[in-house]
Amino acid sequence: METDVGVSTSEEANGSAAKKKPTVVFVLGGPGSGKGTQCAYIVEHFGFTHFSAGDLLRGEIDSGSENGLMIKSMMNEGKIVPSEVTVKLLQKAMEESGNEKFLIDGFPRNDENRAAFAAVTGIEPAFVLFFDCPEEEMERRILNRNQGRDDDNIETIRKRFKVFLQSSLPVVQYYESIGKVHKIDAARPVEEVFESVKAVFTSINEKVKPHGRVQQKSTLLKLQLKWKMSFLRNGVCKGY
Ligand SMILES: Nc1ncnc2c1ncn2[C@@H]1O[C@H](COP(=O)(O)OP(=O)(O)OP(=O)(O)O)[C@@H](O)[C@H]1O
Ligand SMILES: O=c1ccn([C@@H]2O[C@H](COP(=O)(O)O)[C@@H](O)[C@H]2O)c(=O)[nH]1
Ligand SMILES: [Mg+2]
Repeated sequence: METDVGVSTSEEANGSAAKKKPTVVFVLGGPGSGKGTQCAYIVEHFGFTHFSAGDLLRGEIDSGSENGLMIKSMMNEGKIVPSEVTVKLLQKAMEESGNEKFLIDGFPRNDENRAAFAAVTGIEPAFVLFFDCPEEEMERRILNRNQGRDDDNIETIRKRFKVFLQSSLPVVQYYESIGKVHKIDAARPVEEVFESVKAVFTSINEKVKPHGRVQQKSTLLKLQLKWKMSFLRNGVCKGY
């Protein structure tokens, strides 16, 4: 398993022990573009924990929580559940996971989601994976999915596509404007799509690992210690 992608490591101002902020990758794309499928492969190869915002919301419905009915009716209409609810679920899931690297799939879905996540968690994504797929292909995939999802019917699917174009694509465009998007052609077979995904994660690992700040810093500290030791040894020997 290849791991790492420790891109959001930050150090405290006084230069003491490095304090790690979680690394978050947002995985975006239209309904049925293959986000969940590819996330499962990324988890296997790169040690991330995967949270699908939609799955967390479905979990809320199943748990009989007080928000369950509201979430259910919004999902059946393909609407976006209030940020407060989704961000809280994501934050709790991340805190309880014990990991520091997360794939957040199907979120943020609108600009308000994006701003709320940043404000509440203080986390900006390391980057965004965007699965680009034509609508006809996404529709075909969802209609063949057979996972018993209430919203996988043609009427709700069309509503989800509309919301995706109106509210979610602008989020992708925002991240594109600040250079954070890796766009993947998702209309190919699963294995081919994953080859492209793998290349993104591998190239980020390579950028961070061999010459990353943390490694440079520890090398520098080791050198300083070596110089000090040698100075002390020489100083003592020469009677300074
Ligand atoms: N590259 C692919 N080629 C063909 N079928 C695929 C591909 N990727 C995923 N699928 C299939 O398409 C369906 C939708 O995939 P998946 O659930 O991963 O999409 P999603 O983006 O998570 O959808 P949603 O937004 O609705 O949760 C699944 O049945 C999956 O097996
Ligand atoms: O951040 C989110 C994620 C999802 N929803 C609602 O859930 C459904 C299904 O989402 P999937 O990603 O396809 O599992 C979506 O249509 C929304 O109604 C949400 O509101 N906010
Ligand atoms: Mg999914």
